[in-house]
Amino acid sequence: MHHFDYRDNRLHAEDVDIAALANKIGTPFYIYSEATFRRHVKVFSNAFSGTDALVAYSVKANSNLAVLRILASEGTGADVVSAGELARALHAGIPADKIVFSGVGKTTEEMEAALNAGIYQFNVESAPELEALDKVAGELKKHAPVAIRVNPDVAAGGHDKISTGRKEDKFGVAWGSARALYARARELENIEVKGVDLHIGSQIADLAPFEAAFKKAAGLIADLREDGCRIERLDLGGGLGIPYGAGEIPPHPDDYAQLIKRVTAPLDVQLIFEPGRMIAGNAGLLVTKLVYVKEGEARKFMIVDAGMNDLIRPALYDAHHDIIPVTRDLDAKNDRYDVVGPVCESSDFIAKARTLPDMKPGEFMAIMSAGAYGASQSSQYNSRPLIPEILVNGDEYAIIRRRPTFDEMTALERYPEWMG
Ligand SMILES: Cc1ncc(COP(=O)(O)O)c(C=O)c1O
Ligand SMILES: N[C@@H](CCCC[NH3+])C(=O)O
Repeated sequence: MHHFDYRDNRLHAEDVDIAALANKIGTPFYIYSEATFRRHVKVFSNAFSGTDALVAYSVKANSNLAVLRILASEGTGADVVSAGELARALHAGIPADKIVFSGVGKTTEEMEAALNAGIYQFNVESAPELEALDKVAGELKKHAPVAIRVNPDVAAGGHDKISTGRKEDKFGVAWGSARALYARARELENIEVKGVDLHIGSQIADLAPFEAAFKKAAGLIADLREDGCRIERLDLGGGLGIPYGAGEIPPHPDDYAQLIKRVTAPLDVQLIFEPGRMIAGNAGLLVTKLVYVKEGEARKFMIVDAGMNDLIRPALYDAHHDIIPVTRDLDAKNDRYDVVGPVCESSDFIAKARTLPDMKPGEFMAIMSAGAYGASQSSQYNSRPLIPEILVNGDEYAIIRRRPTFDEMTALERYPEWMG
């Protein structure tokens, strides 16, 4: 049995009836399956069993504390990109010595926080960042463990906006300057060179770009060792795609692992992974309510109560999310609709020209595969409160983030004194 499935024509999350829950707590909300999170971590980790590997879950995919706590209990580390993510990972019980810190714009304050916490690795993305880290570490009388994130100039990823490993992308150190930067790192007193890092993009649907990039990384390690550099870790980032719709069959983690074992076996390095979407994406969905059906002259619209502020992926990346009614009306006819939210932007849509059964206002629909980059990319645009997140475990559920009141939403702002 799946962790999200229909029983008696009603959608369940594990053993919780989603329609009943929606009636009780109101929509929209995200709902996650604890069992699915645990299963995904195991599938990924098991693929690398027998190798020295650290799975550092990419917190940006879903940074809810309860989610991080589940992953901590499965023994994963964390890939963080801000002091906020670092604080959340530590709060949830992820040990500092399993945390890697990525990102092109780490501030000195963030470096300090991470050095004081004693993280496992900084993934350094530029020459000036390396110099800054050396300085901050020196001031704190600490040594910063470093991998340099290299840009292998390989195109990958489900969309132009989520590709990170081409030379036009802002990420990583240009391939041609990597060796020189490692040489510089070795001169710096407060930097300890540990490894090589790369991350080429997200929602990658085939193994070829991984293979191309990982082979280049293996070659670089050989070159660096020739230069006398001790390289003991290889961080391969995240990026493994997931199915968002019928017929999409991204590589299985086992096949990804086979490829990696083949390419990296001769290197004798610890492997680090930063999977995000693969762990969280299909562990959650977004439940929304149909508010109105509107017949335009060119299109029919289903207007729902979740907007682009709640789930920005369609607006930002033209991303596809399957949509299914939470309670099935078996007699319903099919028609094509644009499913749109209430936000005042033309880009506020969840699906365009989607074939869906007729539904009546007040009925619920599930936006599938929304566990990754859903809640974590949401905003309060149009002064819409961040929506609740629910975690299901068997027939129990818990509200792991509640809807703020409007008073709470305004509590952080103040009128300046001169306004009286
Ligand atoms: C540095 C880094 N690591 C890991 C990830 C996680 O990627 P994914 O969710 O595709 O596994 C990202 C996001 O693309 C990233 O930028
Ligand atoms: N946020 C993106 C992926 C980019 C991940 C961050 N590097 C998405 O929803 O697909």
